[in-house]
Parts: sequence; structure tokens; C-alpha cells
Amino acid sequence: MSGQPAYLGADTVDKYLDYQTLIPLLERALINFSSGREGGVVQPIRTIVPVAKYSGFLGVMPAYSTMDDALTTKVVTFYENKTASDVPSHQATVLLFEPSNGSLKAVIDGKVITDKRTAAVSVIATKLLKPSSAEVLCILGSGAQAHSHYQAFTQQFSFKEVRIWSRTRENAEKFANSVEGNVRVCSTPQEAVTNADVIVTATMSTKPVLYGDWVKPGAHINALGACRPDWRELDDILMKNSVLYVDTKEAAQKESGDIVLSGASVYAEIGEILKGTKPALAEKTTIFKSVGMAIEDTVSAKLVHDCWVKSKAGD
Ligand SMILES: NC(=O)C1=CN([C@@H]2O[C@H](COP(=O)(O)OP(=O)(O)OC[C@H]3O[C@@H](n4cnc5c(N)ncnc54)[C@H](O)[C@@H]3O)[C@@H](O)[C@H]2O)C=CC1
Ligand SMILES: O=C([O-])C1=[NH+]CCC1
Repeated sequence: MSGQPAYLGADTVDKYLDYQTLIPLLERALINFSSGREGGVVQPIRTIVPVAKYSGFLGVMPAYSTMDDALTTKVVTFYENKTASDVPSHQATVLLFEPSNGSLKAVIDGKVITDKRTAAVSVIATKLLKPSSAEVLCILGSGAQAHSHYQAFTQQFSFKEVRIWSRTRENAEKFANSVEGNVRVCSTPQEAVTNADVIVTATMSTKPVLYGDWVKPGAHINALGACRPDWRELDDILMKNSVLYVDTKEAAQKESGDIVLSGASVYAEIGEILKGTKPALAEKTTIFKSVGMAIEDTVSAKLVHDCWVKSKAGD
């Protein structure tokens, strides 16, 4: 190995990952992923190690992009019950390797990458699937993903109203006070989603928080939680009466409790819609169920590293 690997912390990652750059990069990655061998993405289903004693999980997410010549693995932990309020429920590190010889080039904070790339992918899905006139955005949950989705969505779309619901009103109010712009705090999830055009479910719930009976026909839902086969965020009615899109069919059908337990069938990967091999069906009620993909971390980490190397060269 030539020299020590670099360490790029959260501030550096945050500085170089802007949505304007990230969104087209991730669109390409999603297309490559859904293009089979031709797309040059190697991404096995992630390995998840349950840490049952503490209701936690450790996930290992490797990927190689031939097109980007980028090789990484993310190691992510997520815990159902936060033990201390200053420890995030999700923590992650991305290891970036030199693909030509396997040397470790950099250790990169993975928390900001996870927060931002997940929101950017939801933006991509929403651009394709939202109703033509989308005025009301609703976010269920007030944690890290709720914040990154708020930032990305208010930057990329112009909603007339944004609503938030969280398990405690205090958390929802804290969220509303911490962001720029007006956010309506709602007391129940039903109040928050009624007549919403775009809904984001960003909770750690293991039981449904969003019910089909509440959702306006034609709305678009980005569902990012419930990444375990026995966890739910959405009820059976919503799952069965909507058109279902995923990031990866293989992983979603194994990991997503909303899919496994409802028996709903997947219509398409978002990469297939971006490629144009399947039509978007935006006039229907649509769900983008994401479980998160390693290749999203790979291209994001490479972007951060490339920007950092360029900045050093200019020093
Ligand atoms: N699809 C993807 O690519 C990714 C998905 N995620 C998932 O997104 C979800 C949110 O993640 P973070 O914002 O990082 O977590 P967080 O811990 O920062 O926030 C979780 C939110 O869920 C709420 N919550 C917890 N239990 C609940 C329950 N039983 N009912 C309703 N609300 C509940 C909390 O009060 C909090 O507002 C998690 O399920 C996580 O696993 C996270 C990273 C990537
Ligand atoms: O893609 C990801 O990093 C994760 N998805 C669910 C938990 C973490």
C-alpha cells in the first residue's frame, strides 16, 4: 500500500455531496444497476448480522462499479432503540479501495453519505412518479432521514405546504423549528397525509404507520423504513392498491417486510423507469420502496474522494 489511507470525516463529506451533483450521478448508477451485465455493477445482497441482545444490526454492503472504476464496502449499524440520545440510530463507514490492486485508499464517514444518497434517490423516484400537480409534501418521522429528505425535497421541488408528523409532538416541533421554511406540525399521521401529493415515510417503526385508506388516489409515496422482513411501515391495503417500484428487486423482495408480508408484487426498479424500458404510470398511486443500495454509496464515496483529491492538489 502506498502511504496511509486518508480519513474523510462528516464535514468533508457534507461539503462535497450536494444534491445538484449527486442526483445525476445516482441516476446513472441506478440505470447501470438495472442494466444487468452491461451496466457493470457488481453488488451482492448485503450481509446483515443481528445483534439481538441490543436490538441492533450490522450490515456489510460491498459493490464495484466498472463504469466508475470504484470499489467500496459500507459497514452500517442500525439500532431499534437508541441507547443514548447523542448516538444516532444509524452509523456507517465507507471503505474506498484502489480497484487495480486492492489497496485501501480512504476511510470515509458513511452517515452523511447514507442520509444524502437516500434522499437523492427518493427525489429521483419522485420526479418520475409524482402527480403532475404536487402541492403538499408530508414527512412521517423526524430523524436523520426526515431532515435529509426535507432539505433535498424543498431544494428540488416547490411544494406549497410541507407537513410533519412524529411520534411525539415535541419532536415534530423541534424538527419544524430546526429547518428553514414553514412546516405544519400535525398531531396524527392521518392528519398529516390527508390530501398530501407526496409522502415520505422515514421511521424506525416495525408496524404500519401509513394506511391506504388515508392516502389520496394518485399520490406518490417514498417508503424508506422497515428494512427487515418482519417490519412494516405501510399497510396491506396501500401495498396492494398501489404500483410498486423498488431500488433493487432482489434485495427488496428479501428484506422489505412491507413486500414480504403483504405479498405485493413489484412493478419495476427505478433504474428501469429511468432507462425507459418500463413506463412510469405517474397517474396511479405509486410507492417507491427503497432498501438502500451499496452502489449508491460507492459512487457517492468516489465523488467525495475525487473532490478531496482535487482540493489537495490546489493547496
Ligand atoms: N432505504 C434506505 O436506503 C435507507 C433507509 N433507512 C431507514 O430509514 C428510516 C429512518 O432512518 P433515520 O432517520 O436514520 O432514523 P432516526 O432514528 O434518525 O429517525 C427515526 C424516526 O422514526 C421514529 N420512530 C421510531 N420508532 C417509531 C415507531 N414505532 N412509530 C413511528 N415512528 C417511530 C423516531 O421517533 C424518529 O423520528 C429507518 O427505518 C432506516 O432504517 C436508513 C438509511 C437508508
Ligand atoms: O442502505 C442503507 O445503508 C440502509 N438501509 C436500511 C438501513 C441502512
